[in-house]
Amino acid sequence: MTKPNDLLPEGLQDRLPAEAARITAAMRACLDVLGAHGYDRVRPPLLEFEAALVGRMAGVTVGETSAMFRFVDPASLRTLALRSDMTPQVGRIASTSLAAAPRPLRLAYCGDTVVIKASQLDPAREHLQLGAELIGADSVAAAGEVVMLAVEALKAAGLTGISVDFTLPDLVDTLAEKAFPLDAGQIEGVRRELDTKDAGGLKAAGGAAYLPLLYATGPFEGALAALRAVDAGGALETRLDALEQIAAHIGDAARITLDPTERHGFEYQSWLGFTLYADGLRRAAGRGGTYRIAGSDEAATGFTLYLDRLADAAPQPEAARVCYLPFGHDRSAAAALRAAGWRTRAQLADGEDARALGCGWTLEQGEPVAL
Ligand SMILES: N[C@@H](Cc1c[nH]c[nH+]1)C(=O)O
Repeated sequence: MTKPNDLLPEGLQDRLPAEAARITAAMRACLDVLGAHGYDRVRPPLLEFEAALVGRMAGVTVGETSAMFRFVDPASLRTLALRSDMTPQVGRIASTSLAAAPRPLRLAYCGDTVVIKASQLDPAREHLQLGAELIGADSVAAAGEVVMLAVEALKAAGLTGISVDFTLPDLVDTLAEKAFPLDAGQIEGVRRELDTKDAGGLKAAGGAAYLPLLYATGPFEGALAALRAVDAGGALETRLDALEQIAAHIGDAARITLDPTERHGFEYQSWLGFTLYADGLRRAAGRGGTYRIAGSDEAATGFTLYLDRLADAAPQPEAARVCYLPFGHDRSAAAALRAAGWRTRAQLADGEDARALGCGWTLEQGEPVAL
């Protein structure tokens, strides 16, 4: 019987063995890929000073932190926050403890994050993030490496049909500067209408010049050609050339699409952002892009996978054989079985039903015997 106190708060859930096994298998596979490509793992804490957490991301300021759980630390009397994203923490590490480490600096991470309010599309308030940050570079070469790494990690986790959706997070800011000028007061309205892809609203907001951007979305080649046709006095050229080079680097490793005005979830990314999708997932498997670490203003490129989410579409790892170990069993034989990939469950009390405990074998005279 579930008592009221046994219920979990909205947006939080337990992961039972089958699901936890899928998440763990995906985590190991992804971490192995990042490690193999030279990314060193760091483990920042679950909570830290709120100001430190938000202060490290250009574009994110204190006050915009309503997504984070916050409370006063009885020890320091300062406001602490539970991390809602690990990228700012890695930025902090890079610009403090590892400030003197040679660049480019390649760091990997994996840990839980929470937000107060989930989005309408995703009711979960807790996410297991796993990612990589390449610090000291936001070049085309860095972006190519990071996107390919994300794709390889997703494949290693057993996902198929991977697609990468590129966006240009600071596109409106760039165009508003000169090519399609907007007053400071108009920018937000134009961004909003581009977000909702509302042509009428965009015109009304004073953004008629931005209309072609709405139609430059979809499969990469076509969308890129449509963007190239937007005459912005050369303001877009270097970005589009860069996108083309990154796409060429990915080749046929993933399907590539472009949605130049998508900015949801790209609060701190600069010239490049990307969202990762895979077959069987309704929501994004991950996200990444280029950014600057505020404070140090160092350029960086990285990505984050949402492991708990993507594990929904990851294959169930093959269940190892489980052997029951009766009282007085041969311990070295049991250890040898485990070393060979078996799992064992040892007897704790008289009268146990080994089969009901999930064992298909029992150890007799040092040998597993089928039950
Ligand atoms: N941490 C960001 C993605 C990212 C990683 N590095 C750069 N951007 C997110 O989860 O949205």
